[in-house]
Amino acid sequence: CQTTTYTDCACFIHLIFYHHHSSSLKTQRRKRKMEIGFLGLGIMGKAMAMNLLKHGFKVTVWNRTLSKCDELVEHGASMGETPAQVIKKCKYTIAMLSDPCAALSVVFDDKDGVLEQICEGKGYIDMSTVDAETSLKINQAITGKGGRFVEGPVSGSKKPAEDGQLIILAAGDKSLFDETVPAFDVLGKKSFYLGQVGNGAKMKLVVNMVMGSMMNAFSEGLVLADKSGLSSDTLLDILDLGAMTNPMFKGKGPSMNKSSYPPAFPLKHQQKDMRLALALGDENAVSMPVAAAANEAFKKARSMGLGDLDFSAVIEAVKFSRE
Ligand SMILES: NC(=O)C1=CN([C@@H]2O[C@H](COP(=O)(O)OP(=O)(O)OC[C@H]3O[C@@H](n4cnc5c(N)ncnc54)[C@H](OP(=O)(O)O)[C@@H]3O)[C@@H](O)[C@H]2O)C=CC1
Ligand SMILES: O=CC(=O)O
Repeated sequence: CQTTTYTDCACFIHLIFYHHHSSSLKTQRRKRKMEIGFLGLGIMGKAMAMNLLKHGFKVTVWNRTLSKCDELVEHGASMGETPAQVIKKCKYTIAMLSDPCAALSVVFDDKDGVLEQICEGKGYIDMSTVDAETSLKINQAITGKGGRFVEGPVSGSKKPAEDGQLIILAAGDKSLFDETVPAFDVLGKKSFYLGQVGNGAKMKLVVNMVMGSMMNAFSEGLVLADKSGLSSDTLLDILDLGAMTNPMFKGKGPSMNKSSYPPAFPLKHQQKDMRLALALGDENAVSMPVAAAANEAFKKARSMGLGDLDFSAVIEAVKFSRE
């Protein structure tokens, strides 16, 4: 600005502002036009579909228990009566379902399943946590009918889903991935493209295997401190100041010390992930004794009826085994 006039500067600033404003208007328009189907409105799906709506996407939802669609409809979503209806209406459909069995049945069900309407020009994005084999089966069926497929499991829980701060671990059709980026940008803080179908599923299982093992070590530490006459709240302060500090210990520790486990990530899903990660370990001859022990603790917690609570309730299995 030192060598130019005030008018030059004002013009330049105006141009920058105009360019920025018009390109963000274009992005807004692209989002508004993008009609996204959403199958599965559990803890994660509800938060994710709500975020898409808030950011101007047109969203058509379906859930096995249809009444769970009501809240989304109140916020502007349309509703499909079946997965097939949603696929028929939308060019892109995201699924967020509990496990491999649910992911497969929504696609392959003889009547009203995804396959009934998937065809050339349509994209299916499954963000559920499943194993690579399940994802490959779905990919084969979708592409066999001319559609495109991306798997996109996410790391991050209920709160990151509400805040659009998930980490997306995508793999599969690159052109579909690129087209889905505006939606991924709303759902997450970072999207990884990991190559061929199966890599997203495997990466997610590795991440959750580490998380489940950490949660068990943490639970044992809290119980050990308490039973040794130490304050488990002080233990949290000490852990938080050192090299092991992390959002999971910080976020879950205080409620674990109060034996409170409101479900953000249901324990039954964490046990499913440990089971699938151990199977991946079997396939690759990777010895994982720590993960195997953690899986046993999650199984024990499930047998105690804790499957629908948060996965931090595994501490109850540690307490129980001492008694
Ligand atoms: N919660 C979390 O913190 C995270 C979860 N995940 C993964 O995301 C996925 C969803 O998790 P979350 O939302 O917590 O799970 P929920 O248990 O809250 O929701 C599960 C969803 O799957 C549906 N479902 C279950 N079985 C079937 C079936 N046979 N046919 C059709 N629909 C079915 C449920 O429908 P209905 O309402 O009718 O029961 C519901 O919409 C899981 O794979 C989980 O591992 C990944 C990252 C974080
Ligand atoms: O899959 C669970 C998560 O918190 O990530």
